[in-house]
Amino acid sequence: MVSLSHLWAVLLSTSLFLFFLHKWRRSNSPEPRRRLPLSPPKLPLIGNLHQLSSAQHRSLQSLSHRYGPLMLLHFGKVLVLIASSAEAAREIMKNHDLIFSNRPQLSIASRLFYNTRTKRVQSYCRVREEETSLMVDKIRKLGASSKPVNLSDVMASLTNDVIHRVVLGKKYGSGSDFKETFAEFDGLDERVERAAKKMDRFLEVVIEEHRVRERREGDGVELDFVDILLDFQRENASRSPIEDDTIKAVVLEFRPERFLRMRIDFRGQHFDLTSFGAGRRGCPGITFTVVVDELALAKLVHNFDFRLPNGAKMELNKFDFVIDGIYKKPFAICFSSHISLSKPKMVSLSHFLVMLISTCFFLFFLHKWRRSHSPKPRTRLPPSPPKFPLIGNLHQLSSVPHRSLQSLSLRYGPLMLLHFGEVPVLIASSAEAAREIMKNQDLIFSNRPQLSIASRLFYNNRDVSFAPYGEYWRQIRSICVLHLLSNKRVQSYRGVREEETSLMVDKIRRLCASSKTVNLSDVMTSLTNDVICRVALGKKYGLGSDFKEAFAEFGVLLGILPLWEYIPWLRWMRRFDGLDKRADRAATKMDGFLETVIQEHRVRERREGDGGELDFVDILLDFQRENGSRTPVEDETIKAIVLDMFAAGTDTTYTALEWAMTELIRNPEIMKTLQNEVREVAGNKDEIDEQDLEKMSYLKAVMKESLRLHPPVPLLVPRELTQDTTVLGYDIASRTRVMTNVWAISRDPSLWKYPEEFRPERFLGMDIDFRGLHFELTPFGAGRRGCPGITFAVAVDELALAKLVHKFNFRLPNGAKMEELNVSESNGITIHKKCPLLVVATSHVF
Ligand code: HEM
Repeated sequence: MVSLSHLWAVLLSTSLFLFFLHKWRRSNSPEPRRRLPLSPPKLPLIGNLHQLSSAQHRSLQSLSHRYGPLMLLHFGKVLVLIASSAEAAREIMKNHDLIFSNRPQLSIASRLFYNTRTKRVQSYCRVREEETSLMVDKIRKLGASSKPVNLSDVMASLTNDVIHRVVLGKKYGSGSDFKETFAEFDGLDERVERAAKKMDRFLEVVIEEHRVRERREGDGVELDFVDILLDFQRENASRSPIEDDTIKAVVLEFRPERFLRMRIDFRGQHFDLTSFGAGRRGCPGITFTVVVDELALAKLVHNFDFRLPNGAKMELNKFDFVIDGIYKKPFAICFSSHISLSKPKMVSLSHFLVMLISTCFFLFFLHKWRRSHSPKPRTRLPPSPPKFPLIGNLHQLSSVPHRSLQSLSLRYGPLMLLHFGEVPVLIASSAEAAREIMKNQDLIFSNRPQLSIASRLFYNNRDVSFAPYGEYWRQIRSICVLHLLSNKRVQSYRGVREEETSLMVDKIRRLCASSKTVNLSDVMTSLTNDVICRVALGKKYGLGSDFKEAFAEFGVLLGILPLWEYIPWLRWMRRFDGLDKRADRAATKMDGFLETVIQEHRVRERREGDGGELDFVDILLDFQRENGSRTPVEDETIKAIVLDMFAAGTDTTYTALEWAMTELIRNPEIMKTLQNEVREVAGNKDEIDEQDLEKMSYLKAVMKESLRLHPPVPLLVPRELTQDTTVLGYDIASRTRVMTNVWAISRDPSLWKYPEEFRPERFLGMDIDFRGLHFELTPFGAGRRGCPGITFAVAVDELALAKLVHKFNFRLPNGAKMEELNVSESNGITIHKKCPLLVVATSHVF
């Protein structure tokens, strides 16, 4: 029975969980194809506001140095895109100008500036000349009395006066209602509201005065902006009515301080200089501004000489200078000093306490947030699909992960960072990324992650495949490459291959004779198993043997990916799921078997040069005896290596053969072409031998094409990065796991024509090979950790394939059509056919 309190607890925690899931989903819900610009780390609530100094453009510039020319910031909850390069500016103000153009009232501005741009601006020529002359007189008067001139003030009142006359019809100088109210506009909320009301009353009066005098276009007098707008209002009353409020808003737009800056070429054509913006929303007042500025500047430099005060050099303070001995206050201050501080208010105790507590809270959360969000500032991570808490991206992997990863890579790019639980996993899905990992930076990508079950099965990772990168791995890998899998050694097993493939043909022939359906998958599994058994152990251990049973359990255990391997806090499950015990039992059984094999080999003691063909155990024991002092090889190492040859060699070699036969049976035309080639090369011979294979170029093309479409290990064996690095411009942290999706690469339409089709012809006359030099085709991996068993595997597969198509014709049982052949894939590290390949074979009559 569940108590009421339990029920409540469950209900409450479920609701909490659902609430947070909902919140998380909402905040992590980018559309799948979205690739957001980089964002500097943000604080809760205020977003990136804390990163803006009072000179915003400067803080944004330094952020852009770190996060690139296009950044996505959050001003509180408002999303703000910051463009800091000419390219980005062109995108916004030219290429995508239309959709970036949202702001109202442009038609009125166009009436004021564009339609009659030069004419209208020209009409204010008198105003400009009068006002600039007044400015010169003012400076001259001050110069004569040797008083310091605040040049910024002088220029501000020039533009102020020009604009007032042009917009409102007369000047409103300092001390006027208009000027004072304007000064309040950059203040804080309540002050702005008060100022807005005051300004509204002022403009109301101005509009009424203009209405009374009613001056119109064509009256022959110089119209100010209010005249023009009222005229526009009257004329367009029925078509597009504009209200008094709109007129007031437009008038307010003309704030004098906008109009005194130096500009070079800025008319919106060159995106490296767009001081006025560009495109549809570019400033319509360029001409207006430029004529005032140019005239003012011309008069200033014409009438005065400039030098710095107290003989200072220009570099010391760019902003201070003297006109006729008069000190000038910095330009920069004039343009940013509109915020006037209100009088300090008395703070009550309760206010003080609230502020203190909220500051403490703020600092506490800031500290927490900083600790959890401490990426290095320059970190540029590869794109990641949205992930769930705890499980990361595990839910996005289907039972055939290479396919789900391929479709994710189509959305997120050739280099993605996923999280399998808490483990970061880099997924490479392009030839370029594969080259970076397995060639250019192979050394630091050569470690293997330590998987606990594999470690129990392979004597604590003393095999080649799972051994961590280091001296031990180097030694045993070189033993494998030089002594077990070298070309010469593989050649020495030719007899084994020829015998075993002939036995396979006999077996199928017997089944043909009794008109039985042939399970080709079984036949091919026992072929590769028997070849590797004879080569590694000296004799076959078939169905029912201790070895076969223990090995089957190995296969199952290696295919299990326990959740606790990826989610550390689930480690407690390890005690209950029984996996460790199961792995230990299988390892002990296998160890007992291998111990017996080694002892048998020790007794017969066959050595290099004895004349007989040596198996892997012979070779390794021989090596142990000869190199005992220099490179000691323990029995456990021998067992781990031999076991590895089975684990890495049997399934993969059989899978490659199975897919090749499957594709040939699905494509009768290609099967026919191959049979013709093989039968022609074989001629009158009853049995094909390995020498014949050299003349079968189509057979080799079939093998390559099959490995392209169906790489037996589609994600290769995972690797682990040993130090921080950068791949294709992205920063990858040390200890990140790495998977290369060779399945996706060898179906990449930018590399392969008709990538989904089985077309062996594509390899005829093409150099591309699978031996790790061409990164568009690497079913065996490449570099230091690349497969050392290529020659061995290809020798078995090519001979078996040639013999099969030489001796038999195949069709599907029960008259099934080729299209009905089930080609679904199994799961696991090695991907073979889910259902066995069943065929009806008939002996070819020569
Ligand atoms: C068609 C057959 C085969 C395929 C597709 C295949 C594929 C692979 C792949 C993809 C890797 C990992 C490469 C990497 O991480 O870059 C690998 C590693 C390995 N393969 Fe194969 N393999 C095949 C046959 C064999 C055979 C027949 C043997 C031995 C008899 C063998 C022994 C190994 C070993 C020992 C490694 C580990 C290398 C290391 O980590 O240093 N493979 N193989």
